[in-house]
Amino acid sequence: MTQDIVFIEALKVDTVIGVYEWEKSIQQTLQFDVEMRTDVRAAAAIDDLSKTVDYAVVSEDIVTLAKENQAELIETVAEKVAERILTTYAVASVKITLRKLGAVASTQSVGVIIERDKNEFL
Ligand SMILES: Nc1nc2c(c(=O)[nH]1)N=C([C@H](O)[C@@H](O)CO)CN2
Repeated sequence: MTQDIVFIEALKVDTVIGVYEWEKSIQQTLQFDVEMRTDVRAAAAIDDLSKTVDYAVVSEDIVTLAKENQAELIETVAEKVAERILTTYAVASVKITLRKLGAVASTQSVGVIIERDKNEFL
């Protein structure tokens, strides 16, 4: 399998997220780091964006998904983003680090890290 990665770092999205009642009427900030395993050699060979994964398009997709899905758990959001990426783009596997900023006192962030393969969604 290729070792190439297209990544997105520190993508911030304000959305409704949280388990508790008081969280359902406010916006909080989620921050995504996304690593997408994909072979970039074909794109590099002919210098063509259409032959690779467009990180700008994926970033927009994540923002839309995170705003539309007003989940309780950040795990739910991370899973939905992983599924979207693996079922929509030419990505063999994805690693998502999802941070919820300012959610817990005395921390910078809390969050989850998940890794998923395309095989899981075939
Ligand atoms: N593993 C998780 N733990 C907690 C979550 C979560 O989404 N995943 N969420 C909360 C609350 O919504 C918290 O952010 C508010 O203080 C608590 N634990």
